[in-house]
Amino acid sequence: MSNPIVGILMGSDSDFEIMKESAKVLKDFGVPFEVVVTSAHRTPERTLEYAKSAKKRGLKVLIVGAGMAAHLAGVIAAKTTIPVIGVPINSSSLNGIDALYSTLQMPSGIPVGTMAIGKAGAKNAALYAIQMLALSDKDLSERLENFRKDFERVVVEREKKVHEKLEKFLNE
Ligand SMILES: Nc1c(C(=O)O)ncn1[C@@H]1O[C@H](COP(=O)(O)O)[C@@H](O)[C@H]1O
Repeated sequence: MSNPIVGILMGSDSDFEIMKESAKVLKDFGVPFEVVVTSAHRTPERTLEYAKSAKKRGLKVLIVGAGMAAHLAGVIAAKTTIPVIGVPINSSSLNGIDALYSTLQMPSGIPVGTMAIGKAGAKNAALYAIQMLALSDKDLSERLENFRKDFERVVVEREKKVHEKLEKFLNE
């Protein structure tokens, strides 16, 4: 793969099952990415080093997933001006509400664009990154338009299925 322009970060390898969804979307769109496991709590120096060097290394957007007291996205955002997209992970007994609040509730000045909890959030994080990158990439922008058209077709198909099921149910 050519030089990564998106970084997918996770606080622990236990976040992989969620964060792999971001990787899948980026791969499908042909966007080069790298995957890093690092923790603001457990490996603070490594985390800061990554954030400080990300821009110089050519990265354009960072997707950061973490669960529990999810400080990773905020700490990364504190050390770079690259947009940071946060994905709260449902890895705790609070089902991700803890991670949602700690990712979302950033003090003013250092934003983290926060997605939904879990897999839907990880997928949307990649799509959101792609939307940002597509502003200055015509090919990517076209792929995004096609994706939206395909998505519309999927929804229309789903509606058809609902109509069939309803018909069956009403005639039982
Ligand atoms: N929230 C953070 C940070 C951080 O914010 O720096 N580092 C790890 N974690 C999270 O702890 C959870 C449990 O991790 P373990 O499964 O390794 O115990 C994971 O969801 C991880 O993202």
